[in-house]
Amino acid sequence: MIELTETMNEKVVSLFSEIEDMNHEQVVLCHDKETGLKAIIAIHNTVLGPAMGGTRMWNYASEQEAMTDALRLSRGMTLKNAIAGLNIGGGKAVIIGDASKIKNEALMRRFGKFVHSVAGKYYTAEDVNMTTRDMEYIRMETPYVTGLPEFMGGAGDPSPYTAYGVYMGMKAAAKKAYGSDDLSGKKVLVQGTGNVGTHLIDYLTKEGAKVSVSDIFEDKIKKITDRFVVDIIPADEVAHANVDIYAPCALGGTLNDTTISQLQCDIVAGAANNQLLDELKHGTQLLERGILYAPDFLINGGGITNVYYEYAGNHSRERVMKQTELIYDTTCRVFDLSQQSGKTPHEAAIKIAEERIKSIGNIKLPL
Ligand SMILES: NC(=O)c1ccc[n+]([C@@H]2O[C@H](COP(=O)([O-])OP(=O)(O)OC[C@H]3O[C@@H](n4cnc5c(N)ncnc54)[C@H](O)[C@@H]3O)[C@@H](O)[C@H]2O)c1
Repeated sequence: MIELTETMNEKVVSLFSEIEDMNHEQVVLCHDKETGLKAIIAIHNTVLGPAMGGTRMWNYASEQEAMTDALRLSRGMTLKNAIAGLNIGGGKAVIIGDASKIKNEALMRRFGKFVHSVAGKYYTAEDVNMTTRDMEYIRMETPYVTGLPEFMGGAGDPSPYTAYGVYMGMKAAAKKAYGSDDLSGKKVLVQGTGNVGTHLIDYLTKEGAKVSVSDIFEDKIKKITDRFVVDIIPADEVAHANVDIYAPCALGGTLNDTTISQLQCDIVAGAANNQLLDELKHGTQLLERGILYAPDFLINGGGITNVYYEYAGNHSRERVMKQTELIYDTTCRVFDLSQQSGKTPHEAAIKIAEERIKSIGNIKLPL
């Protein structure tokens, strides 16, 4: 037996305190010397069904950073899946390392074996730096994987569905803020013209919104200006842009101490995960400034809905679109609850998600 030094003991204690704080069920550390695999599978909550959430590969600055990311992202999946009305729980995996250097077939298949080892308690899919090809490799070792290419029975690219949900959430926010969900003539800024941003711009321009865009890559902007009539806003001018609606569709953390005081908009509604750098503090700052915030984990749930029907074995585009459309009603409900309770929309959305988990959990108890 290895004797624990005092510092090792402290680490074990603090590791468990983080898991306890967020109330995770199980966290699996995966290691394989041969392939260089270091991964964490975080299973947050399986009350509604197996934990589902993608695998992210990132060159984390430290193992602690990777752990914190896995824990936060998996909790986020629990809330997202619950409020979307899906019968799945929340989980997420992270692989530590530079995808461009160490990702290969053997590493992905070894990771697939670890996914298999939790025996269906966790289903994976794509996230940052993962492709459908990687999901194919994982599928060689385990059936507990979604986000497969269409020729393998997969549901295909989730981005169009994510964009549709964001569009629905944005319209619900407009209804609350302006009394009408008509976006024609509204000035909307889409930050990040990637997969989701592009589909969102399509919906918005078709409705007659005055769209402006921002991206850090010129080629991405060019792809948009070749297709749509839009204004361009430099990346460092996004926070104080004179717009009605700001749609963050790039990175998380764009709602923070620096940006919130500069915002000119009435509404924030976008696809990026974890937009509020600090959930409570920055959610409250937006509320105090009278800016209506549509919770990210609620309105970006269209993509996971697409993956869910792949897992459930009864995927159809119509079905996913219909379920995604419900984001409109749920967003209205969240704003009403927020107004009645004086809590932020983010807190109100968490309450609705947690209540569903509790009530469905109760009916699962044996009679
Ligand atoms: N793809 C989905 O179905 C889905 C589902 C849920 C949540 N999300 C989240 O939505 C966001 C967008 O996803 P995506 O699939 O479109 O990603 P993507 O990588 O295709 O697009 C992101 C875009 O943001 C740009 N960008 C990065 N930093 C920027 C900055 N500082 N300013 C302006 N632009 C910047 C990138 O150049 C890129 O064009 C991500 O945060 C993602 O986690 C996506």
